[in-house]
Amino acid sequence: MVEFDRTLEREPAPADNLKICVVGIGGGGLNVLDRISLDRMLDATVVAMHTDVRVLTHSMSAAKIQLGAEIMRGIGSGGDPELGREAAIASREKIRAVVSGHNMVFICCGLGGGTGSGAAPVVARIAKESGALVFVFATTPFVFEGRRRLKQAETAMDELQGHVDALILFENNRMGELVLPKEGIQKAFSQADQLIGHSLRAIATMVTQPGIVRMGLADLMTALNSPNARCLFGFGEARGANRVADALKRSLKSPLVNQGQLLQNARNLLVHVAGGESLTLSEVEALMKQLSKCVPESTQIMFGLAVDPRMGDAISVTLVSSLSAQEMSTESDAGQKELKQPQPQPERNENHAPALPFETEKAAVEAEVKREEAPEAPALPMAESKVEAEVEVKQEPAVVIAPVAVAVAPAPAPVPAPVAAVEPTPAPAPAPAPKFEVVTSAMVERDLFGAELVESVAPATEPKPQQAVVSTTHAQVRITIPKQVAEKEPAVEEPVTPKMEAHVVEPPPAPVVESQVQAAPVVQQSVVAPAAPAKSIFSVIDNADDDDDDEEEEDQQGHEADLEDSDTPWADKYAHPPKPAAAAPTAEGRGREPAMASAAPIQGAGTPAGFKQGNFNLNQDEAGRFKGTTKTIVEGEDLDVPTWMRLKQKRS
Ligand SMILES: Nc1nc2c(ncn2[C@@H]2O[C@H](COP(=O)(O)OP(=O)(O)OP(=O)(O)O)[C@@H](O)[C@H]2O)c(=O)[nH]1
Repeated sequence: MVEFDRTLEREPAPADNLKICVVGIGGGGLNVLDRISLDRMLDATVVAMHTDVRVLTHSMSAAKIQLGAEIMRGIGSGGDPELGREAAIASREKIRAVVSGHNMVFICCGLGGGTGSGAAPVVARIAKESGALVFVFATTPFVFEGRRRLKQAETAMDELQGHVDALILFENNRMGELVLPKEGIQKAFSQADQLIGHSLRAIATMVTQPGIVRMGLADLMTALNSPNARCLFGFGEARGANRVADALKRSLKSPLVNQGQLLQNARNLLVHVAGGESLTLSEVEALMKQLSKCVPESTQIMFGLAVDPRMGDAISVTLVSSLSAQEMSTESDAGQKELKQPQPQPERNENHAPALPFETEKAAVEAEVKREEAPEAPALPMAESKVEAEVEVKQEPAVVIAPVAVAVAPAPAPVPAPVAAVEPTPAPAPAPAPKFEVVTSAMVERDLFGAELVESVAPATEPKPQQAVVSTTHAQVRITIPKQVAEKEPAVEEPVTPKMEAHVVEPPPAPVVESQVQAAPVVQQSVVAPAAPAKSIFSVIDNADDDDDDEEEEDQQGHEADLEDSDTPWADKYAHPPKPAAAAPTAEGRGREPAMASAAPIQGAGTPAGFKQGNFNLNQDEAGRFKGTTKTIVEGEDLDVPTWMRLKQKRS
């Protein structure tokens, strides 16, 4: 019988108490460190190191080391790796104190500058001397940063190779594909930092997390151990019904594996699958079956599996491999060429994308197709394979949309088809719409600036029937309103009423006016009226009263002939003129009231006080200039009867 003491303490497995230290060096390194801290990716000691004290101050890390404080005086290395190296050597004791006691040291830096390129090899050497496994996660410069930086980065890589267990390189150029071209450079850097952070966490998780199928450090070393190795790294995470297919697709779309093409020459491939408690064996089986189609048979696949309840219903897939720099550049070029050529879609799917033959994935793709098609792509007659490709593109906009689209779009679709599909969508109606828009804007302008801008609206909007009315007005306006105004208000302003015109026209009715006025005779009548006042009978009487005797006689003689045949009612009326008082209430009389009112008081007012009118004496000797003439008035004659009437009565 075998006895087993349950209380016996066993020595814990090495991975259970692994201590990890993450060191960020230089500007790029500190940015990655901040990203890791922000995302709370890792349970580790985090230390920031920089020669530039200002950048160091802004780091989120709790532990900070100012490299070469005395020789650099807080100023950065200015892109000189030699200064960065000297600064790190000057601070070597501080560095040693921080990294010692850790089993794994992850160093993050951007190569090409001064501090990262110069200090990282020194820190790596110190960490290695302390007995830790050392992984360096480093970026290589963008091509546009210039040859000098690239050269400095290569030199640093050579120096690092001798002191690290794995050098995991992230090409900034390739990571630019993580974001759309229109997105800012900040976004590009941020995405790159996030990817580095993910890979760092994935590797740490792989070797530290207890798993059903345990991934050992030895496995990791094997996967990463290529001469002058460049890391191939892919990471994908997904939830939901198609989480296996989605997570695998995302890991293969990582720019660091170049859409999976770089895996074609990988000798070792480390695959780590992690999921919550709902992760099933069939899911893992399906995933590995599909993945095996993306790598050659000769590739050694190292598999790790971990179940972590904290992941919920998520599944993550991590791919790690390595190629030599030469293999990487060759494969990369070949891959780029393939992407640039209009590549037949099925071939791409077959080789690299785990989409179609995989049953669960196929279902996922179909579901996605339905989702994507519903609102926006109503009538595009694309082949099924094309639709699938399209879906792949839309699914993850952040990851390499452009290359995939370039590869897919030109290939099988006949050019006229999409055009035909698109043409029907714009309805014929839009054609007049722009005109309305123009009118609308003009009307708005009219609101702001008045009638001047209405002119532009008028031709489009005015209905024809109104034009007749407008034209009459128009004629009047031209005459009376100053020229520039008349030109600016040609046709629209119906509200410019005839009444207004009448007031304006009043002063000088020029000949032109008369011709124009014909168009609106009524209006002009009222306008001209004051110039042709109707003669009142009272005015005639007044005039007759004012005449002296000579004029009276002339009148008498002048009218005699006329009166011969004047038997008209007018004559009767004239013979019996109405009393002035009776005329006052009439319409015409009202118009003359001021004159009447003034006439009445004149008689009394102009008469001197005490004046007494004398009687007319027919017998007087002195008869003025009438002396010696025949008297026409005889005794007893009614003097109220005018002379010409008295004469007429005498003749008859
Ligand atoms: N992905 C990524 N790369 C970065 C970032 N910052 C800088 N880099 C890259 O890293 C290289 C080195 O830049 P820094 O890290 O700022 O330089 P340094 O190591 O601090 O050196 P000095 O500033 O010269 O002292 C650059 O040429 C970039 O290619 C970043 O935030 N993300």
